[in-house]
Amino acid sequence: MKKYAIVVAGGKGLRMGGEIPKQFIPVQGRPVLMRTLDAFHAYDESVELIVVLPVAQQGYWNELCREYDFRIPYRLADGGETRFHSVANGLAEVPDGETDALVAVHDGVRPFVSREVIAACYESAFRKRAAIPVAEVVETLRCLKSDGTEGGSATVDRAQYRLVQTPQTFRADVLKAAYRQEYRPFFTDDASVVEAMGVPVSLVPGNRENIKITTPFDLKIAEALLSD
Ligand SMILES: Nc1ccn([C@@H]2O[C@H](COP(=O)(O)OP(=O)(O)OP(=O)(O)O)[C@@H](O)[C@H]2O)c(=O)n1
Ligand SMILES: C[C@](O)(CO)[C@H](O)COP(=O)(O)O
Repeated sequence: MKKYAIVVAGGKGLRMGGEIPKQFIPVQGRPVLMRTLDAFHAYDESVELIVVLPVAQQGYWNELCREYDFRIPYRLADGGETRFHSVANGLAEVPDGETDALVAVHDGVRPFVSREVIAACYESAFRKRAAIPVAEVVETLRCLKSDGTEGGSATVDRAQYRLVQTPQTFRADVLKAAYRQEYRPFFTDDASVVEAMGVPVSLVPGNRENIKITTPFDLKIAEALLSD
């Protein structure tokens, strides 16, 4: 069965700020996006990789690939206005009619996804059509109230919640059908797009290190994770 991975790196990185787009920032000497692609290649060299980057950044990425002698094969697609549009552009590179193919969608800024989590997502998507990795909430969780609750907030049962990671993985036909829907602002991940079509999503345990590098603080964590 054919496996694809769409690695989206088409965002603006506003919360990170800085001169270099966050996906290109070197962590322990290697750009974040290369580390993310390394993770999928290390899991299975036969996974067909599709990298989504803003048109304006593709020249710089090509230069980086030359500089780092990056040889993992991939196809390039153009970034879109939102993550939804970037995924849709990447998905256009997956041929129609490969009914048994699986497609993982992974954030280019999550380089620490484990081999086991990638494998579990493909396996669960094969059996159940749609699978996403999640992590348990490790702190007390409070919900802000606008209904007159005294103090304006209340502790909620953290066991009822999960933090959502990627790779979010689907049967290709399911994901393609989902991404034919009109964009809606609550489509912040692929699971929400697929669920809007009525397909349930199964949860698999993620790995704690699989952080989304979003702010400068996350970069410090990333450096620490790679140092002995
Ligand atoms: N138009 C977009 C927006 C986001 N992404 C990708 O989706 C992933 C998750 O998004 P996030 O890390 O939140 O990135 P940004 O949208 O770039 O960050 P910010 O909201 O701080 O601008 C990232 O790999 C990002 O590059 C994308 O491919 N295309
Ligand atoms: C897809 C995602 O990484 C799951 O956590 C996330 O929804 C995208 O990031 P954002 O912070 O919602 O933009």
